[in-house]
Amino acid sequence: MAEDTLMLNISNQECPHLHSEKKHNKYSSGQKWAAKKAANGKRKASLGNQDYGSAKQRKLNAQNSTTNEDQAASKFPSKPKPSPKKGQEEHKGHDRPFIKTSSLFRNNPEIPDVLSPAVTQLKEKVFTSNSFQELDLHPHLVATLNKVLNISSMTSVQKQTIPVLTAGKDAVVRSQTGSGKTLAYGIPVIQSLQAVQPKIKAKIRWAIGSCNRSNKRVGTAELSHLPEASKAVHLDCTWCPDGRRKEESRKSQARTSHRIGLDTCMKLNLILNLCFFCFRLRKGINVLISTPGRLVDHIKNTLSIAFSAVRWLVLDEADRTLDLGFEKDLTVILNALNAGGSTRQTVLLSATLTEGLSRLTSISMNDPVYIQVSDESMDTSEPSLSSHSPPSQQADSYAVPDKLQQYMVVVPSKLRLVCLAAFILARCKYEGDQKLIVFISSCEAVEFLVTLLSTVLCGKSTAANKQQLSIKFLRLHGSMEQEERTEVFQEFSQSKTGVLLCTDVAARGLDLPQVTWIVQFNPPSSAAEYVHRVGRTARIGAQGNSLLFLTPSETAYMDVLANHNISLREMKMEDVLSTLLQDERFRGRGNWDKKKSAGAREQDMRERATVLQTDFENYVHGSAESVQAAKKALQSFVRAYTAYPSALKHIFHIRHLHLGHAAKSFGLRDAPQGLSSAIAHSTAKGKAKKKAKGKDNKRPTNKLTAKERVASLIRSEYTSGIDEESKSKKKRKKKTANAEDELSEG
Ligand SMILES: Nc1ncnc2c1ncn2[C@@H]1O[C@H](COP(=O)(O)OP(=O)(O)OP(=O)(O)O)[C@@H](O)[C@H]1O
Repeated sequence: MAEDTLMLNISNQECPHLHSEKKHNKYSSGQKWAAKKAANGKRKASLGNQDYGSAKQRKLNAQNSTTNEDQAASKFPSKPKPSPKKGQEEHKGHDRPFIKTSSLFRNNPEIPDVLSPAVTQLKEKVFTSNSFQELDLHPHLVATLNKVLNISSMTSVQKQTIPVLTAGKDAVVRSQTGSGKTLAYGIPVIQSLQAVQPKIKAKIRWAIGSCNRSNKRVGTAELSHLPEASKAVHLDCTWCPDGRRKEESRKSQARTSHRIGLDTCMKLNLILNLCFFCFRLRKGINVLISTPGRLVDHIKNTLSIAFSAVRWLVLDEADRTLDLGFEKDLTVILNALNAGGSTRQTVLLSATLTEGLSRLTSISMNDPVYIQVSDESMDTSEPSLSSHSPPSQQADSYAVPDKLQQYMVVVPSKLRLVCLAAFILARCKYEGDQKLIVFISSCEAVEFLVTLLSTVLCGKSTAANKQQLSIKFLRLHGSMEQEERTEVFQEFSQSKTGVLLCTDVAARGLDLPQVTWIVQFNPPSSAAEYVHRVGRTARIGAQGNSLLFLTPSETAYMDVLANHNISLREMKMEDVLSTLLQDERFRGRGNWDKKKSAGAREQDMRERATVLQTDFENYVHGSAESVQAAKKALQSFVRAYTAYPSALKHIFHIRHLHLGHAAKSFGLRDAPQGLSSAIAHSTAKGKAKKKAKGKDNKRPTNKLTAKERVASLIRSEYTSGIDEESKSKKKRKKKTANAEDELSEG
């Protein structure tokens, strides 16, 4: 079987000393993993026959399930193991159907002790005691903020940024997620539009998003008296599947009415998160919102766009723009603006700006003021002063919201699915009124998991209680049509509870109210992305929680976060799974007396986890379509795993993945055979490429580096999709699709 040939994982018998390392104060999960890997190399051969993969083994497991679970219990040294006799006493009956999947807790890599390094987390004070009246703003603007938006006190970033921008200066602004950066530039932009002479007559309605602080949705507020001015056009809402429609969409933006909708592709929050209006590009607009790619397309193809009157250029999520390789597009935009000859103000913003942006600031800005809402502002009544030089201290430290509780859980691959399900049940069934966002690495996996989780968790009832559980599962990813994405965004915004499974398309800029938990089922590709993902909760001073899933081989990721002063507390996997003890729908064969001993409790929990996993597997293997969907999801997960940047390859390497176990986390009983050979092939190819690269330092131009691969994966979530595909790209895509089809059939 696939997992026999690709037994690259570690066994729990290895490195027994790891548990004893608890005494060491210094965090060393990465070193532990390296030690395990070395030991693993020696033991690979002996591991080949062990796991659940073969049919014969599964049959044996089924026949000897109690014995196997006893053996498994001994592999959790931290938990007391019931003596066989006692266990038999407590195991009162066999009134439930026989459980086929009995290997869930066997042959998993040992969970290392993870000691989070002591770091001083950077904090920012969200609110100041100052009101907007204290600034030199138009009285209408202040009145609207107070009465319509119910906003009176300024946030720290607003207090520091608004005076700088209204004084006509450029600014680079870094402040934590959900701290009100949008109004920090939105208010000065509107103030300057109000001053435009002759006055713009068009009556504009602004639809305003939520205001978390007052816990009140403002809805579609009429602020027509506010900016007697601003027309806004938002480009890049559309993801068109073919070139013809792309062409039409571009034309329609230039010539015909254009509906402005809420965007899920890039940050557009408050100030322009807002509008649904019809405008004609050619008739003139006041505010244009666009992704770089789409704007470049218009610059090249829509001759009527004139940049001479542009007064403001705002680059929100500026660091992302560069990460995704939009630098070339930005150069085109800046050249177009400079050719227009206008004097303009430029603002760069993000929660994770780093010094790497200095090139962008030097080409696009004029003596900018650097604003960083730092820790110091927490101790003094005055926020730290803005300066004209980039902040060098704390440059690598990212601030996260003060009221955000960050957790991580270490879960072996095989148990990931049941663990996620148990966590969702705990929040949505037993706690209630919880709103979760779950980040997943690929569109296919999102699609698959939404169906799987909603069917299995909500579709089952007990004989005693026929009522089915109702949890609202929603999905959001870059392969969805924009209209559908907007609907999902609005539905999730308005609902009090539910689970949104999404890709990184929802990682930045989205201001979704009352989200209580952020779950990162797949770790993000950088600490900055971690910060943006968790930033979808605990916004504007609210409480929030986050949970990061790591496998035992990935625990060195904690070091990566610690390098940016981010520290997480551990949540024990057993505590997550223990929710299942409350859910009678997943009761196992035994009638365990939970009150008697911890061992009986654990045995009961394991049986229930096994029943739940069996339900997942039965659903998946119930039809050819669902097997196919599971395989596609697994493939896309593996593909995303290969796209981690090289700096993280020591943590996320395909070699560390046990494909049989990974398959189990998609409800598959075995890894598709073609998958392992394809990966072995690509690893061998990678090695050969590296060798060749060593000889001849030139990289083949049509091949992507890991960094480029991750950028292109994420960019596909963000871009307009308007760019014409090159022939070679199309050919490559076709080739990949064919290879994947072969794999799915394997
Ligand atoms: N002064 C204020 N008082 C109360 N609420 C505010 C204030 N300013 C902004 N808000 C609200 O705070 C929320 C977050 O604001 P915003 O989206 O601008 O944050 P952000 O800093 O841009 O976050 P991110 O970096 O995640 O995009 C919004 O719902 C907005 O309505």
